[in-house]
Amino acid sequence: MTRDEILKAPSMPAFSPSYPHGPYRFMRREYLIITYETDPEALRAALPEPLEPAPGNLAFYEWMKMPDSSGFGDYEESGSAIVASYRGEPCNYSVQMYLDDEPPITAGREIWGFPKKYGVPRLKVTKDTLTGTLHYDDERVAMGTMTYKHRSLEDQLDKVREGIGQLNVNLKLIPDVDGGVKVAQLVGYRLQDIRVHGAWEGDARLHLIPHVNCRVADLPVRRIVRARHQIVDFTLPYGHVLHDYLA
Ligand SMILES: CC(=O)CC(=O)O
Repeated sequence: MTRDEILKAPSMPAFSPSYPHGPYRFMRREYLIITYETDPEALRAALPEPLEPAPGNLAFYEWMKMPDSSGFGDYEESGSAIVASYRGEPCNYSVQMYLDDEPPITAGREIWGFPKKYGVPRLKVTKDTLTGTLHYDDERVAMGTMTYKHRSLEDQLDKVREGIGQLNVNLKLIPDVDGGVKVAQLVGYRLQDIRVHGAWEGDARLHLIPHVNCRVADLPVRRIVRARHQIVDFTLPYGHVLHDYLA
């Protein structure tokens, strides 16, 4: 393998890459997002400086089903995030994500610093209930349920699209070969070319179970604020560094 060939490889193993070059297009990505009030101390402990919590101590727990994702295929994902701000700009900070497909785990961590680990999430419609579950090491650690298409947001799709396009932030941490810290950054990205196929609100319940290696319950549910079901297409572009902890 020549130097040129090595530098053109999109990912490791260079001989059989885990994921291709981007950008990455997601078609008909389906979400269940449950926004809730959590403990202020727990929220502060999970949120890296200089991000600030938004008023109301809001976190959200979400499930995503991705049937058609360029480069990554067909997979599902689940995890929690915090409603925050970066230098006064509203953003969502991703705390932890669990999914069942190696290339988006690896690409997500290596490129944008998504906090991804292997888990088994499922999002499905069972009779009249939109149902999300997450299993980690064979144990169920999360269950979210939402009424199915009770209130359509058909007349507010522009607002839904605007929300999906807002700033998202990850904490990217990559060790060096000597075990030190090579990369410690807040990475920002915004989804592009968003098309909303449908969005709905409804009632929801969220049950999170404590697990030491899958800490979804460490942002406890105090009060459910709202629930959203949506189906969207978008492009995930590369990110940019908002804050470098080593600078
Ligand atoms: C590849 C990615 O990181 C995107 C996702 O899985 O949400």
